[in-house]
Amino acid sequence: MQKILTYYLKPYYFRMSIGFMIKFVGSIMDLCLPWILAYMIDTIIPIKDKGQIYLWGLMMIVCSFLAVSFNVIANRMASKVARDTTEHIRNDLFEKVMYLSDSYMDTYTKPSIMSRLTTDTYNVHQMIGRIQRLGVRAPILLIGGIFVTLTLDPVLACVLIITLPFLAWIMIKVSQRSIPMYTKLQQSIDRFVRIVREDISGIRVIKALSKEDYERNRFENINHEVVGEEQKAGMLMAVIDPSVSVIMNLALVGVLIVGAFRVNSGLSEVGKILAFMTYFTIILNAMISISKMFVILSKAIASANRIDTILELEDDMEVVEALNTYADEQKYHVVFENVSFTYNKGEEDDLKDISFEVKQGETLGILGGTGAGKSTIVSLLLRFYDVKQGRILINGRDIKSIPLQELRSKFGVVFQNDMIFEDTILENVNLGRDLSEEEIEEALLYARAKEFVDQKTNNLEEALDIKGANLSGGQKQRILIARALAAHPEILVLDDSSSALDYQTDAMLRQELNMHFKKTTKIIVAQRVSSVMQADHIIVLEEGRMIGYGRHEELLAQCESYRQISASQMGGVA
Ligand SMILES: Nc1ncnc2c1ncn2[C@@H]1O[C@H](COP(=O)(O)OP(=O)(O)OP(=O)(O)O)[C@@H](O)[C@H]1O
Repeated sequence: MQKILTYYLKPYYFRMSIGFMIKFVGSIMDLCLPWILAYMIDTIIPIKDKGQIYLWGLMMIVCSFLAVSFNVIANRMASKVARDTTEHIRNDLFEKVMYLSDSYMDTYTKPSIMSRLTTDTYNVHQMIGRIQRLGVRAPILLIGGIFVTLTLDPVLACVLIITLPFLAWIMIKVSQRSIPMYTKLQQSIDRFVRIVREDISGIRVIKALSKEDYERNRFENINHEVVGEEQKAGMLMAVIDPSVSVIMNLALVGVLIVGAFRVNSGLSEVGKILAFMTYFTIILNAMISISKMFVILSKAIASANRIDTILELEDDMEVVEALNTYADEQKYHVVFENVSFTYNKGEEDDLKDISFEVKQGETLGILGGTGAGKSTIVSLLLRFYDVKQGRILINGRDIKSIPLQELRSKFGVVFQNDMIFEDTILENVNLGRDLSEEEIEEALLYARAKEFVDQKTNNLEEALDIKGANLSGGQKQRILIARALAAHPEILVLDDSSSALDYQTDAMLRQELNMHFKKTTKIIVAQRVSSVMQADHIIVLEEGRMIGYGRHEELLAQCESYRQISASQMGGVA
């Protein structure tokens, strides 16, 4: 919350001050109206001076006009500040998320980060707007109303003032309980978003496995949980409005009784009592506005704190300047030196003591069963996570000493289940890198995607559906491979990306890579021996450990597991 007040709102302090002043004048105008009415009833009308009546009537019209116009101007200024500030917060949050390490992503979870970017920023937007619109007006109407009523009739005003401590007590108590409630509600919304996301993206598999009822139950449960949390918070907040109304109406009854006695005994006048009633309504509305502000504030403080948590995260992927380059290792392009890593700190290693060296232009194949640690090697190489032990070198430089952008610009990568964006084929391959159309056409050709792109469409401007829904699995993968190849990367990583390609296309792709990407170091993660058998080095992984390292023939001779996989997949060829 503090960051939003001290950093994001700071550039708008001046604009907000002007807005507050305009709001102040508008509110004062509102406060003048009942006073003028009382003056006219008690002083002007009894003397029957028409000129004075017109003059004060005109004053009332002018005051009403100014009150409305100033309020509209101030509200517009407030909306602009709220819009601009929220835009700034969203941009910063998005940028932070883009550079967030995968360990933070794992900790905070994607659905939670999504709802911080959406619901939480919306709540903060509401708060900034509402505070400016009502934050000045309501207190001025409240304090000003009390002040004017004191000048009109101090005894009656005291009846009103007695109620204020009760009202303040209710609001403080309610907000003390409501902020943790709204934090909990947001956490339920995070889980809700996660389940909706999973169900919508996995709708086909849910249908295929007839899991609709199971998923409906899961959805109903989380929906019920969100509604329950909302209800709890709503019930608490619902206490405020009626309590304020009851207390204020009781005070009003008190004012009426005391007022009637005072008019009867000549201590007050009818006009004053009338004005008093109007001020009473103004004060009541101001109190209700303040109570509504509390509801919004409670939500927004919880949301602002969640946003702050992400914005304040320290960079856990620092670039270490002082690391040496290792001259003797410069002859290798990529080196893993006794690398160990664990996702869940303190528990068993997910990768243990991995070492290999690959020269520029060579191909490294990584083979292993499900969960063996193949993708983890890729994640470490791209520095999505930092190694626990050992080091990773590129051209003799520890990757921790290479700025992240520079490091990642060396790579062309296709991950498992990679993303096709709802955009043209051209932009899906280009991905904002200003590549020429020739480069893109060439990449499509190498990735064996050109034939189907030409068949399907006549130009690269054809739009693809979100997640490539209008493409087959193999077509998607070819577009993704074209994306990885298009910039002629220094290091190409294909993480299980040929699994949806038929054997012939897979073989042709490897041929293209050997012919046109001689200087590119290729790292091919695969479950199929045929995808890696021609590699210069093959790592065989099992439960995070290297159980084999060498060329295809060497592994056939030395590694029992490799021999078995090879035999089971390729029969006589092995
Ligand atoms: N983000 C994560 N948090 C915690 N554990 C993880 C995470 N990602 C992977 N793991 C664990 O690390 C181990 C290695 O996973 P990895 O994804 O590297 O396997 P893989 O060989 O690529 O498997 P597959 O071929 O099925 O994709 C597995 O036990 C997996 O459960």
